[in-house]
Amino acid sequence: MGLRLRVDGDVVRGEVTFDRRQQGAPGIAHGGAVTTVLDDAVASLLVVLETPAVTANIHVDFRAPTLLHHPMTVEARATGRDGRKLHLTARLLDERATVVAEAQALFLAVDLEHFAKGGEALPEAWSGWGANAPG
Ligand SMILES: CCCCCCCCCCCCCC(=O)SCCNC(=O)CCNC(=O)[C@H](O)C(C)(C)COP(=O)(O)OP(=O)(O)OC[C@H]1O[C@@H](n2cnc3c(N)ncnc32)[C@H](O)[C@@H]1OP(=O)(O)O
Repeated sequence: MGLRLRVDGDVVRGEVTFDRRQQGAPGIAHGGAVTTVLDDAVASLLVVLETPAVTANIHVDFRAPTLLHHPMTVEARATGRDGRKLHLTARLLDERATVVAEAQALFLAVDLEHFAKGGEALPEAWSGWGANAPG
């Protein structure tokens, strides 16, 4: 789907165009693919927040069909923090700036050790990111 995300101040913005690989109903992106984009966008806020965290839950409202082959934009921002709980939100908009889907996500800050459970080496760049972890 060629999702490209960038940090713009305290907001994450990006572009994505869904194609047949993400099709649900004919000509329309599958809701799971839309959710993946929204989850990825809010997860990218962790760079802004400098906090290792994982998705605890994500609620998505599908407002309009997300059409294949139409360039969409996504934007994500943090709305609040309560201890380990990070409240994050993202919107997917079509070329007319109509919101086609929006998400509210709860991320929970974790120690970097959480990611070691995957059994893979962690990126070197993450080593300095532990300062805001809960432990
Ligand atoms: C600096 C940056 C570093 C960069 C790192 C980049 C990482 C990139 C990674 C990219 C990732 C990309 C994104 C991905 O794909 S992340 C992949 C998908 N997500 C996961 O795999 C997470 C799996 N779940 C867990 O590991 C645990 O359940 C977690 C860690 C989430 C919580 O287990 P933990 O044992 O730690 O916490 P707790 O149970 O003591 O609960 C604590 C508090 O939280 C509240 N609560 C818990 N769950 C929920 C819920 N579902 N809804 C509402 N509330 C919930 C709970 O009531 C309690 O509240 P309170 O009673 O205190 O009020």
